[in-house]
Amino acid sequence: MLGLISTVLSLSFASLLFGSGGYGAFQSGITVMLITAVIATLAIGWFSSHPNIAAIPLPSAVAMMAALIAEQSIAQQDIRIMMVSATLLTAAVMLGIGQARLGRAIRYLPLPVLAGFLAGVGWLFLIGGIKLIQPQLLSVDLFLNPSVWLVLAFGVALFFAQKKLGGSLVLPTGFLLLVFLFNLLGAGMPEWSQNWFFSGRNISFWSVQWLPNYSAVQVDTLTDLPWGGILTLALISVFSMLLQATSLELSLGEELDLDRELKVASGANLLSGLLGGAVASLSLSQTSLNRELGGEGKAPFVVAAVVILLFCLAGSFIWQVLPLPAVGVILVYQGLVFMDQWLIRSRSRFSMMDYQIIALIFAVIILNGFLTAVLLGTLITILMFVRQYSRLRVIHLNTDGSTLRSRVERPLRHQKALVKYGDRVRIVRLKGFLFFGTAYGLLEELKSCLQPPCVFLILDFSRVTGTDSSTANALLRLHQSCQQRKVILLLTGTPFELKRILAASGMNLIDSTDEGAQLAPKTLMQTAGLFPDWDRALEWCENELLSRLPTTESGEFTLESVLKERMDLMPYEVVHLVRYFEPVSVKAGEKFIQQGDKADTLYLITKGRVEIQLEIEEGTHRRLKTMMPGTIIGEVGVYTSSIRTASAVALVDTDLMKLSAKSLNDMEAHNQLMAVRLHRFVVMLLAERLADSNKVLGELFD
Ligand SMILES: Nc1ncnc2c1ncn2[C@@H]1O[C@@H]2COP(=O)(O)O[C@H]2[C@H]1O
Repeated sequence: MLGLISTVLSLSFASLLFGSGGYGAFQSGITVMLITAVIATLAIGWFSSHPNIAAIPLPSAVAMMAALIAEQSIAQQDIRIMMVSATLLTAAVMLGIGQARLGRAIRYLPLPVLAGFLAGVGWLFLIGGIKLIQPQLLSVDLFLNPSVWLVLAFGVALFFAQKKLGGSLVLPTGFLLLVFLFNLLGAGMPEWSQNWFFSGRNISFWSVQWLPNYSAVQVDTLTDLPWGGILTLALISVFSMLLQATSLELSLGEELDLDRELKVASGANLLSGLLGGAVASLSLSQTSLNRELGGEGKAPFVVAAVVILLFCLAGSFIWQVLPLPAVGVILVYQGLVFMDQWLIRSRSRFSMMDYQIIALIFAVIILNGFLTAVLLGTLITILMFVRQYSRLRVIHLNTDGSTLRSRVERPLRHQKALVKYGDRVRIVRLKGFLFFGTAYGLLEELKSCLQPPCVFLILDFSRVTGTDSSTANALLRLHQSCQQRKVILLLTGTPFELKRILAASGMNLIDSTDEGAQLAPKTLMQTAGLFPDWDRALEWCENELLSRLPTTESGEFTLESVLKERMDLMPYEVVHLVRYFEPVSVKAGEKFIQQGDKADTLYLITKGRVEIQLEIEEGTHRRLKTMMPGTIIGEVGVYTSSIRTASAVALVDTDLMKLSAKSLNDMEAHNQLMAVRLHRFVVMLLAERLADSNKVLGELFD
């Protein structure tokens, strides 16, 4: 059955391409089409990644080839050369895509564009079927020719019979019935059937010149071929094959190795191309048929190949009694199947907008031909991509400094001030790919953030995967708006390429990591500041904000003021507490807590700044926190009697009050109230640090 259907289809495809070229051309056309079918059935059936994959000459490639021949008026002798070129080029494209493991890329192609093409393929079949008996389509004869009506009527009848009855018998039985019927009709009404049959010449298979006449090929013939159209044919063939393969995956309920399928199909096409054949690929309908009939293993493919070969050898006796209208009916039927699937039944599967694209491409194929439709399809694909992508959010986080805080542990008074005035700092973290489709929307959204009270805008690029020149242009315009509104723009995690384009476009940039960089607000108002990460930029903004505050909110700290603020101690209690501590001073750059060391003291910072560093590997570390006066460090080691969990380095000359584990025990024994207050203070600090760590984790989990 596989062999019979392949033969009928190959026959109709050959008629479509060579039907108007006289008996000799038709005969060799049929032969190569059948040889293509044999090679594809055996090669793909044998080497496919799934044991039951059947193959035939690819209908969409045949239809496109017919369209190319009609649009470019290719001479009959060059059709074969064009077919070989298209088959070999398709083999090369398949191999290239398979080798580059890009088979899965089919998933990124917009389905409506492909559906439009496949509906168009249906139309080309329908027209091809009619052309077989009425070569001049645009004439009144079309309506007066009874054969045309007969072909259409039988085509529709066959289509509905297949729909109603289903199964694999309808097509071959219908075809045999039609051959019989048209022979009968032809004999009965000779005036109707003048050009239904080929003249009675009998060419044997062995004398058919089925290889193209390579010796007659000249450079001109090759350069004159419509290579743009041939390349399009190759690409559409690959898409159409991959589309069938993904549909097959659905119906088989198993994954196919698409890259391997491409390579196998490439091999089959290389072989059939060298023998003058057409493009072939795995076939959804033939594979489903094989499964319905219970075909297992390689045997069905061998039998099918033998059946096709038999037709190939005995063909010359059969072709003379073969009525062209019967073949035309098969083409009309095939066309209706495609149009039904992609134009009618797809209506419910696609959104209105997608369906309009299908209809548009279909209409352009009818009115203007395949090549225009390909251009339009490419354009629509690009536009759809841009539209889809520009809808993706590129803003990962848009918040202000009252909720997001830098990794600096500040005195309570500063923390309160930042909650109050933090809305002056806007932090926008971007993500994904920034390009012309997203740049404008982003610019508008960012501009709307520049309203008072915003004074600083931090733009973080650390999650951005790529940018283009439109993004740089949008940033230049954003910087202008910032200058007009007196907002300082800080860029963090900026990709090197973006920095380069911005600098080349005339944007002044100051890099905070450069030695001697002047990060004064006045200078930054004219330029933009570059920071390695958003945390450092936010720290700089917080420091700026705090330095602008009245001294009651920002002022200097003394040990007394800190202890009063954090532990609610009266001045005489402070004196009491301080007796348990011992003052120490550390110089800028000194590491006074070493990660991994045994711990026996904790420290209260009274002046200066300390960085807590997590040492990752030999010589490298990450900043966990920067500690300001009024906080305690080294408590983990003391309370758990274990080793230091991180290192502490003084960033500037720093004054500390040291409390040893022994003194803490003394305090617990002799001044319990004081000890309770100290413990409460430490618990509160730890709770704050835990909450901060959760925020960092939230970032990592995201
Ligand atoms: N994630 C963190 N956040 C804030 N402080 C920390 C963090 N990790 C460690 N520290 C401090 O750094 C100190 C290193 O020595 P300890 O482990 O004794 O006590 C530690 C804490 O005081």
